[in-house]
Amino acid sequence: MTRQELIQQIREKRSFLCVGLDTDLDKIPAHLLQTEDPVFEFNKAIIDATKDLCVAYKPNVAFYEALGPKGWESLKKTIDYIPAHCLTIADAKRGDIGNTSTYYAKTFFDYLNCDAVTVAPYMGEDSVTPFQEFEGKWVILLALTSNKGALDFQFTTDASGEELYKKVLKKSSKWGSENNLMYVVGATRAEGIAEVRKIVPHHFFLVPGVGAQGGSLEDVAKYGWNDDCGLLVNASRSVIYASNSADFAIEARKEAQKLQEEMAQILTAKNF
Ligand SMILES: O=C(O)c1cc(=O)[nH]c(=O)n1[C@@H]1O[C@H](COP(=O)(O)O)[C@@H](O)[C@H]1O
Repeated sequence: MTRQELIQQIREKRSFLCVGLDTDLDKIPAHLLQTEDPVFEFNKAIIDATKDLCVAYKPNVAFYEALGPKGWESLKKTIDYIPAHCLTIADAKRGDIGNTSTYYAKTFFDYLNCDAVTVAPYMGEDSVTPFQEFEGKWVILLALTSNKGALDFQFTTDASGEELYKKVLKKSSKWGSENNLMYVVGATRAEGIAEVRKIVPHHFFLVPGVGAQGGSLEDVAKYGWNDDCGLLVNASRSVIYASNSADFAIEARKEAQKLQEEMAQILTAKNF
């Protein structure tokens, strides 16, 4: 999916929601465990219930890899099931020496046919650019993460007082363009979002941390907005585990709808 197509979806659906498919066998309704592929059955129901309310899905690969070959099968079926009008993001946080990154890229872009993959920047340029050689695909680079451990490295400063995450942004923004590179910026760091926006005014941000981690959608929009919206806000647990009974898809839809309605108001207020 191109940037223009993504922007068009945001306009039409009045939403910049990404539903996170962090599908956990211990949390899904018991009746699904009797089916042949409970993870896929759960995801299928969630996708059917939310596809008109969101513009992206983000399966977190950890939840699938932990199940071995069966998990990979569930992941592939899930990605194949996501409609073409939604961006598919493999949340894999990969990155390695160049030739290895190429094979990670082949896994997520060729084999799984995802639109985007999350990548860790720690190993530098040659670990990231192999992902960018895939036409029409996206790298989503970790910039300012939502977790407590973000303080360990991302905010450390050099002699000039500049934080590490700012250096990562300045350097990495030259490796790609706003047409094939996005950044992960946590919703739990509202003021940080404004700092990131100053450095990369045009890129899209993938913003996790709304919902279960307590980030505010209003603040994300206040600090992260750009002329093209520039935001994909992810919610995983608060949407997909809204209920663990037979009504789970209905309740997931209600949670997704609350977020979508709040997003629609923001889009209208911004004349988008
Ligand atoms: O890359 C990510 O998506 C990510 C980065 C980050 O800084 N924080 C973060 O929570 N995530 C992911 O976003 C999702 C958040 O899930 P919920 O907290 O349940 O909405 C999980 O899949 C996390 O792995």
